Amino acid sequence: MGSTPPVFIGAEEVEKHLHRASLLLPALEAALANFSAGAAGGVVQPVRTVLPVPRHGGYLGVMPAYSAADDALTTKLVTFYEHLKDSSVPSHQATVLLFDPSNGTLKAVLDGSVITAKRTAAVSAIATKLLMPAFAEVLCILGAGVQAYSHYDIFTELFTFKEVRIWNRTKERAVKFAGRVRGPVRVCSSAREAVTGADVIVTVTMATAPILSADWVKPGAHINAVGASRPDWRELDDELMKNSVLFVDSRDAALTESGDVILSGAEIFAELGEVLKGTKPALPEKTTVFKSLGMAVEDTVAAKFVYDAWSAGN
Ligand SMILES: NC(=O)C1=CN([C@@H]2O[C@H](COP(=O)(O)OP(=O)(O)OC[C@H]3O[C@@H](n4cnc5c(N)ncnc54)[C@H](OP(=O)(O)O)[C@@H]3O)[C@@H](O)[C@H]2O)C=CC1
Ligand SMILES: O=C([O-])C1=[NH+]CCC1
Repeated sequence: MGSTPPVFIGAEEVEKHLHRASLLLPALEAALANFSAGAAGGVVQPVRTVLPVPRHGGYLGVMPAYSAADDALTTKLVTFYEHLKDSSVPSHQATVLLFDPSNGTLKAVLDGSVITAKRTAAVSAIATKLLMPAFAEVLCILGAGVQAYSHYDIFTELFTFKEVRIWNRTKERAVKFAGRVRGPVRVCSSAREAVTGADVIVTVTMATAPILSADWVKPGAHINAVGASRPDWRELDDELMKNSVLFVDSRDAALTESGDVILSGAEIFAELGEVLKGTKPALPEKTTVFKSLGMAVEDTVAAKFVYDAWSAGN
């Protein structure tokens, strides 16, 4: 009688089964390509609903997706808050619900924060592999929060940079970052100092106005623009957006949610999935921007990966 109740897979268990974000690379590459293949790719994913909570400066994102290739059905619920007074509360919190796609039964409730940190960094790594210049020696990270750590981990695992630099609005957190990660990191006093001469740049801030200016960027550099996920928020200035070749995860999402894309009027060259499919070129010799907003199907394949690994061990 009755169905089996859903399992709960908390952050520690997710971390245990997803100790390296790079474990997700094959599934994410396939999901991005399937998404960009339209109906034939079998990814069903609307642009997420983002519900503002104006009284508290917060947002609730609802992110459902089904992937036919994985036969996986999930929805992520993610909250993100600006200016939280209690610094012990993370700015982003997430939960992923995983369903049995054959009958709609809820099978698992997974912590979504570790998944969000790792799948986002893995997607930036996929973009970087395709779009960075042939000789990339200097990595620059702007921001020192959760995403800065997950990006550092996978970028230093997959690529060989001679130098890693960080800049953060609050310098102490950049110093803390440099002390906590495995390898040497140069803490910079300004974004300009960090960016000058860098081959690969990652912007992972909650900025709402540009923190990265075209003037500072080395021609041919690749930028992963990960923050600024609201239509009136910015990380990159107009000149950089307009004078770079612009790649996005989802055209529809970029034109709905990205202040950097909407307000600059920059033209989108391709979705990352189109490059993975080979229907659009990567152009690594140009200055490139990958505008990442985060897609539900990334959470779907990540949650399935964790659930399958968890099931195999239980
Ligand atoms: N594209 C995607 O798939 C995803 C994107 N994101 C986005 O990535 C960004 C980083 O997320 P996360 O690391 O979890 O956030 P955290 O809260 O952990 O870190 C936020 C960082 O942004 C900095 N910051 C905040 N306000 C400003 C500002 N006005 N100017 C410059 N820096 C600022 C903070 O600096 P300080 O130490 O001074 O406070 C801190 O370094 C966010 O914009 C988030 O929405 C997150 C998940 C997925
Ligand atoms: O994809 C995601 O989870 C998010 N993108 C921006 C805020 C959270």
